[in-house]
Amino acid sequence: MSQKNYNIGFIGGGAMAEALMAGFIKAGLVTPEKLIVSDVNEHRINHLQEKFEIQITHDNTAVVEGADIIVLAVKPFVLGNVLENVGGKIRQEQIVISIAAGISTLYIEKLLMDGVPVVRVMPNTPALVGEGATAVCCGKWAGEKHRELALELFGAVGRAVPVSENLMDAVTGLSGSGPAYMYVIAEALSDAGVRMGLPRDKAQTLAAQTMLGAAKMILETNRHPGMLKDMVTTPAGTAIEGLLALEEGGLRIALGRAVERACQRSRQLSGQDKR
Ligand SMILES: NC(=O)C1=CN([C@@H]2O[C@H](COP(=O)(O)OP(=O)(O)OC[C@H]3O[C@@H](n4cnc5c(N)ncnc54)[C@H](OP(=O)(O)O)[C@@H]3O)[C@@H](O)[C@H]2O)C=CC1
Ligand SMILES: O=C(O)[C@@H]1CCC=N1
Repeated sequence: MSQKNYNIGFIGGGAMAEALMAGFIKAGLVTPEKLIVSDVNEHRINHLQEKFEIQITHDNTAVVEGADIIVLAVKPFVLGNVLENVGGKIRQEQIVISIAAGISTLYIEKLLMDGVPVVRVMPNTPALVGEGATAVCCGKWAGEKHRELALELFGAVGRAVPVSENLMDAVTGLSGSGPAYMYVIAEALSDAGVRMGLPRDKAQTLAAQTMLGAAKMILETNRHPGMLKDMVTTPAGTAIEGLLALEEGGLRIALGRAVERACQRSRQLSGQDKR
């Protein structure tokens, strides 16, 4: 069944919810009148209403009652409270999609009635421009059709892959948090261009387009990044000099640590009781 027929409700209208709403509307998955968002923050819901002309409310119950797909998009530490209040009202024919970092499907299921399907996903903010990266896993009441629905939904705003739940913290460290690392790299590259004399706007365009182009090369040629790197490095040329400097600076170690630390933080966020 196409997800175009569904009413989609968000509990929590923050940065990630906004990116997803924008992406879903842009992809034609949902029309604004079929979207509803609840948030405790007056400023946020007014902003979302003005931007998308969607339904807004302060009342999480209104989302739970009106939506076929309920996206849990609050911070991990408030999710328990939210579900203690409204979880019991969610019905088996609905589907719960949680985007909360670190929170297991088991923890969510304990706050819902038996039989309510729960899908846990880890998206990222480039969903806003249709280039999100999302991993999807299912709880015990969610079947293949729920997994397919989530893959279709998030696949429409980028690429979506199924993973087993024990890998979700790793996904959170890599692609969930990854846009932040990429922005730092883009900023550093732009700064480096400015240092070598380029105007800021041109340096930023060249840096971002280089990242986009390199990413597309990996995805569209399906070749190993090392092989693509070799295509850039002329013997005794410029790129091999730049690569030496990156190794001196420990870029690979820094990225390895970044993913490791974010993954560990995702595990911590849940706490033992939420796993
Ligand atoms: N940002 C990202 O790149 C990604 C985030 N995520 C996950 O998405 C979730 C949301 O993150 P993000 O959008 O960054 O966070 P935000 O803080 O931007 O958004 C959360 C929103 O929920 C509101 N809120 C707080 N309590 C309630 C409540 N009881 N009922 C309804 N709304 C409430 C908050 O209001 P107030 O600020 O006033 O408290 C805020 O507007 C998190 O669980 C995070 O782990 C997943 C992938 C990527
Ligand atoms: O920083 C965070 O906790 C969220 C989850 C993944 C990306 N941002």
